[in-house]
Amino acid sequence: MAAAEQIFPTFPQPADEQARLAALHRSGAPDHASGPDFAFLTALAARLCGMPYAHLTLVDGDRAWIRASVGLDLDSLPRSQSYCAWAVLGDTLTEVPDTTQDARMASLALTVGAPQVRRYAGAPLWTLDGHPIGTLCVMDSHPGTLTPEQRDLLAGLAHQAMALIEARAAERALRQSEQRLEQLATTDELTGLHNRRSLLHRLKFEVARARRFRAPLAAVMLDLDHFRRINDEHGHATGDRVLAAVGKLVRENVRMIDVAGRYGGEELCLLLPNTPLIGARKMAETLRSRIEAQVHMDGARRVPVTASFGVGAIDHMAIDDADTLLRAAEAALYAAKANGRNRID
Ligand SMILES: Nc1nc2c(ncn2[C@@H]2O[C@H](COP(=O)(O)OP(=O)(O)OP(=O)(O)O)[C@@H](O)[C@H]2O)c(=O)[nH]1
Repeated sequence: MAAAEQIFPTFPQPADEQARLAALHRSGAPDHASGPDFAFLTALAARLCGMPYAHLTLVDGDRAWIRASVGLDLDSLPRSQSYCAWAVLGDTLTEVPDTTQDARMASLALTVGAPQVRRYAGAPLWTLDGHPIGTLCVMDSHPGTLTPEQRDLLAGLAHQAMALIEARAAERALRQSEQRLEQLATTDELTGLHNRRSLLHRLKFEVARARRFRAPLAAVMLDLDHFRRINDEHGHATGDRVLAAVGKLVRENVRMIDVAGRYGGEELCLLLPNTPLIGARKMAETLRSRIEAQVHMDGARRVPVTASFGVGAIDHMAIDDADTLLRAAEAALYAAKANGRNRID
């Protein structure tokens, strides 16, 4: 084990440690505070302070993550071995002119062993809500002090690093909420499948793709049998639970590139790209038997559920379109209903 990895039993903790850690993780900095922009700010800190070593450090629960470094290539240190663990305690920049003369730092591994750090200065990275999540720090193997101008520049660079962290966090939050909105706009809440609008949108796209690449495309229409009776006998809430469970089953049984959506009330539709009619029938048969085997309960009573299927496919050599495909699958579904239900036509 390297000297820097020896675990010391304690490290200093600020009074607001839990809130500080929450702020660190809220900022997302451990995931995104790295790359050329942070490397540049860290290199600038070393250059302006005239020091050979610089780190951008995030002080986490028991480790200090080094996200950008100059001269001293480390990924992380135990928090107990990090000078920055002390720097996040201070309100302002922490400067130690000679680490061997400082009780907090004299016995740390980087002081005792290579590169024998003697001088340390760390400017806290303050979140907007006032928590120091790490530092931009510089180090040297010789004792000494920064000029007032260098102290200002180091604090200014730490401020810039933090502004960059906040900007990236805001960008990520925006992306996440855009994804969430997109999901809400395209997903049917009850079944978790594409809603009708999204399904029809994808249908146009898949038909265009099938025609462009002369690939087969199949559609499977699925309608739960005697669903009105299920609602009437067991109540609408049970009907909803059945629909949700069937939706989940469908989601779990389609391939990544397949598109499964809620076409109408208890009618679902699957678009199967690159799948000829025979493959779509096999897929429908798998779903049919799994839906029949799925167990639904209304209290102590079992609710038997089956579904009928209609399968259609477009012939990519002909000029079939989306309507033709849906009409073929719907006609086959009516046939399955007329022919006794719980079957595929
Ligand atoms: N619980 C619940 N029921 C729904 C929902 N959407 C549609 N339904 C019900 O589904 C039933 C559909 O009835 P029908 O079109 O007569 O068809 P069916 O009873 O399934 O009969 P077949 O399709 O001929 O086997 C109606 O009672 C609708 O109210 C829903 O979101 N939740």
